[in-house]
Amino acid sequence: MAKIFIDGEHGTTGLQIRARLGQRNDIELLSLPEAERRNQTLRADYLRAADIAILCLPDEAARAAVKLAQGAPTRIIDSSTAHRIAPDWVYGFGELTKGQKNRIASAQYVANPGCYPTGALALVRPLREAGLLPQDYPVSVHAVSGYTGGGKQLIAQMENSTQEDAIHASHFLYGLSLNHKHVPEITTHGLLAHKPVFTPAVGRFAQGMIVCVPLYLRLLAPKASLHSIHQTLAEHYEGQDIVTLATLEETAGTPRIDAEDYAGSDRMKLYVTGNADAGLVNLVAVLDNLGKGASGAAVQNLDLMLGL
Ligand SMILES: NC(=O)C1=CN([C@@H]2O[C@H](COP(=O)(O)OP(=O)(O)OC[C@H]3O[C@@H](n4cnc5c(N)ncnc54)[C@H](OP(=O)(O)O)[C@@H]3O)[C@@H](O)[C@H]2O)C=CC1
Ligand SMILES: CC(=O)N[C@@H](CCC(=O)OP(=O)(O)O)C(=O)O
Repeated sequence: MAKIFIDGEHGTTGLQIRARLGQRNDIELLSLPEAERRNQTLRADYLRAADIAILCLPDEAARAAVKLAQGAPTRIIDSSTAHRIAPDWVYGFGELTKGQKNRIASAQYVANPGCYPTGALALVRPLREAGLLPQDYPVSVHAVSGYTGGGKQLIAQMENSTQEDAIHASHFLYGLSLNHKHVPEITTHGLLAHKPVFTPAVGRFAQGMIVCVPLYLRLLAPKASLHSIHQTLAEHYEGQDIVTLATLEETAGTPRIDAEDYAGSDRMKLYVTGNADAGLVNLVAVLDNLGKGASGAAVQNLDLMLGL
């Protein structure tokens, strides 16, 4: 049986992966008690003994964990931002492009995507590959996330109103200098010539997320229309069960989209919304920041690496 070690098992993402793997009898989980979570000697032993280690750590700690495992045959899934555009790592978004699931299945090092990029890339990459979205299009990405996206620290700030740095807002914008840590992976894996304007926000709900990519039809390829955009995405996701696309008819009958629609799920739903007469489009992805945006994607990648 494959030995799996979750380094950072007691954090937000780690706990969710643990919950997903806890029931399974086809793998052996190597687990450290919470009090030993920062014990480097024990972690190094487990990192080297595991067949696959899943890192649920801050970026610096993830880089250090990879060094601790070096020389051992351990395969690694890193949920942090540290390796998402590193050339020797495979980007762990199975639905990104043709052959990506096979690349993940045979990789030693897999970088799990960020939650916002999962939504943005699901919408942008197929349109880039089809030539509908020009490489130099001025892309913008507007998104709102549940507050668990900020890990233990933000959860405490949102849930404990008495602590000194408590946040009282119901909805707030951040990343105002437009250099959020997810911009490089959206640019690189979105095959974009320029950085997108990425404006993230947090809402007072624990899990869930909406990612929007607005587009002007007049700035797209001449053949672009709501229908051709929808058709391109439909062909890209045909036969997929984790990422699905609403039909244009369903979208036309949808008065609002709730950020919590996919909370508690590992799936993601895409919508092509807009106004053909005005030449305006808004592409929308709905997911759980901790599901397809983090822990669900890590387990999907683990299964691919296990050949399941
Ligand atoms: N939350 C989310 O929605 C998403 C998170 N991610 C990424 O997943 C990773 C984990 O994030 P998240 O679970 O939210 O964060 P948390 O802060 O909730 O958990 C991090 C865990 O790592 C432990 N840790 C921190 N530093 C070290 C270290 N040097 N050695 C060993 N253990 C350490 C922490 O222990 P301690 O309690 O002692 O600090 C904690 O248990 C991050 O890289 C994050 O960016 C990715 C996608 C979405
Ligand atoms: C709401 C919130 O704070 N979200 C996090 C990103 C969550 C995520 O995807 O994390 P990683 O890229 O670190 O893996 C943030 O903006 O920093």
